[in-house]
Amino acid sequence: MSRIAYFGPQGTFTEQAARRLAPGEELIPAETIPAALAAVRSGAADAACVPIENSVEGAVTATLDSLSEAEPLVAVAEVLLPVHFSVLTRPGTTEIRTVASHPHALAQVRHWVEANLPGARPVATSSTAAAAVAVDDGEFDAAVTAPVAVEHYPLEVLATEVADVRDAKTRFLLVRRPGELPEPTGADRTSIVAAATNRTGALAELLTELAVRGINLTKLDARPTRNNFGEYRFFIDFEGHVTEPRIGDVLAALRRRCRNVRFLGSHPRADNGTTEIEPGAANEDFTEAIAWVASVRKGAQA
Ligand SMILES: O=C(O)C(=O)C[C@]1(C(=O)O)C=C[C@@H](O)C=C1
Repeated sequence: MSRIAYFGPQGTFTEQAARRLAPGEELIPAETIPAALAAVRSGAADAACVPIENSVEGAVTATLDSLSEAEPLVAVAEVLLPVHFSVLTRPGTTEIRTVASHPHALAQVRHWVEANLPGARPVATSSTAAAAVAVDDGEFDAAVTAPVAVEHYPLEVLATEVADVRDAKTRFLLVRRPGELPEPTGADRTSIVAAATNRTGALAELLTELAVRGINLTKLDARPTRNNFGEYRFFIDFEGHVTEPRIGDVLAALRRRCRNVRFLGSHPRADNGTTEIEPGAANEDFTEAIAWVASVRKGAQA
């Protein structure tokens, strides 16, 4: 049985994602996202499940930063979960002065809290389930949690299906130490983090390398390198799998152009998206073109 670290404690959205991505495996809660990834790096866990992107609040920056630091890790699978919240209180609570949750969750229920719990002060906790623990301990009055949290903590449900934006989703990754890659499926996503040189047009050039090969970008985030003010790392996701000639070609180009490129994985997409191939950008086009150059070099073609 594999050991899967996840961003916990019990009852987070990430625990649900881990159950979907690694059914039947042993799940080990970690208090923070960096701690879940550190458990994989140290060998204490075989893989980790972490959130990467929410449709309302965008990138989960703790995950991006942890993936770009220390020993490399690669994503081997992903899952998209619908996100709506329950609001939990201690039995007998009559007045709600504080509402606790993960900052991403608080941002997704701001209007609901203003309308239904006027005057309640939002308080950030490390995760949605950590908010449930804190409410149980008497630290805060209400917790905004994943619907499953009520099964783990002795709290009462004040409201369910709470969400300012309907149909919100969060994407989660299963991350391992580098090793065997998942097989290409024809509907894959490749992720990298690139440190571009600090000069005019550097980011535009990186994106052009993708565009001229007809490769569709699916996400772009910038995070500061933290060393020099104004210096950024770019987290770039695009359609395709590293084993495909067209993807190998763009990775080689990015490697040439950037100060540093870290491969963050190629795995099947969970959004049922199909991969768009522009004319002249199919794998066969790349293979044929490379073969043509080889024949020119041998003098077989004028
Ligand atoms: O705190 C949790 O339950 C998490 O799994 C984290 C997280 C996030 O990072 O966005 C996951 C989904 C929701 O959007 C709110 C919080």
